[in-house]
Amino acid sequence: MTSIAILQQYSSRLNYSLQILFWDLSQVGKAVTNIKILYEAGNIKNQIIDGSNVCFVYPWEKAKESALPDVSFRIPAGSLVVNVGANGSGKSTIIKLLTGLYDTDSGAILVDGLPIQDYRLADLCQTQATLNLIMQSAKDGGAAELLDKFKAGAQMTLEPISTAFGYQLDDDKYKSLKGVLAKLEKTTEVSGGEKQRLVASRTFMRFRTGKIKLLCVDEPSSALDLRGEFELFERLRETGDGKTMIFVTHRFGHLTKYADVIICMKEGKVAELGTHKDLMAGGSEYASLYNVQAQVFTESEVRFC
Ligand SMILES: Nc1ncnc2c1ncn2[C@@H]1O[C@H](COP(=O)(O)OP(=O)(O)OP(=O)(O)O)[C@@H](O)[C@H]1O
Repeated sequence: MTSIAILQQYSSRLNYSLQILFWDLSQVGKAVTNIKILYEAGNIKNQIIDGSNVCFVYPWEKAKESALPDVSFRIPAGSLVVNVGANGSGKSTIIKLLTGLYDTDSGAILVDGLPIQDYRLADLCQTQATLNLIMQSAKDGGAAELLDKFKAGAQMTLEPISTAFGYQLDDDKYKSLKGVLAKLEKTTEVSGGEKQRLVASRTFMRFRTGKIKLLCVDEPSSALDLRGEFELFERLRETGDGKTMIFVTHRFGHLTKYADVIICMKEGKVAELGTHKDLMAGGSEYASLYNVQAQVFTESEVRFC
């Protein structure tokens, strides 16, 4: 089954190209050059990602300010990366550039040493999983659409439906997940957290194809209960198997604790880069965001004493 995520990506990219065409005809020459290179690009092997002096402005007339004025970062293959920062600091925009949804205005994003634009979108899609795009299609299409994806995915991975659905764990532990699927057969909507669980399972199913090298997730667990969130991250770490994983989150916890690299954004720029320990020691933006969350617990503990 053609992935809705791929279709969405093509449609957004087409939309974007049309915007560029009308916005600035001088860009046409560049677009033609890109098309020529697309057919020459090879498949993605390791997913070492280098962003250097990336600048991006949303192409709509009203969006005059840069969402990302000048961002540089390096993501080693196989690393767990967590992108944190205040609202509007550019976290989701980075994910959109990494998944090829938009092109940078200046600067470059290199994947395995080649500009990201040189890859065919289909190659990028095959090697990337983005929970948020699937979430969006589930939202647009409702529960029936999501169920179709599960059925198609189960066939694709050639796994018995019972194991594929439940993150491949024993049936009892993930009974609730199967319960949600059973619910989907009868209804047109399920809760936000239930949807997120299903989307996460679907992603684990895609892992079984062996082609996924990069997982980009914007707010993977915002609707999950705490146990669900813990299970999701444990499973991701276990099944990571050399995949590069990039998460955008506002929650400091399991993800930030185990991250190889935390990219802390502020006003469209990378304010800090490092592990939780490094950034806490720095005592700057990351530490201040972390302390706001931690303070809630510290204060209530004080009150109860
Ligand atoms: N589709 C869009 N069109 C125009 N401007 C946008 C669009 N999406 C985001 N922006 C702007 O780009 C900047 C960065 O937004 P982005 O969504 O990347 O931030 P974020 O860090 O993910 O925020 P949040 O934590 O609120 O999700 C913001 O100033 C935002 O207003």
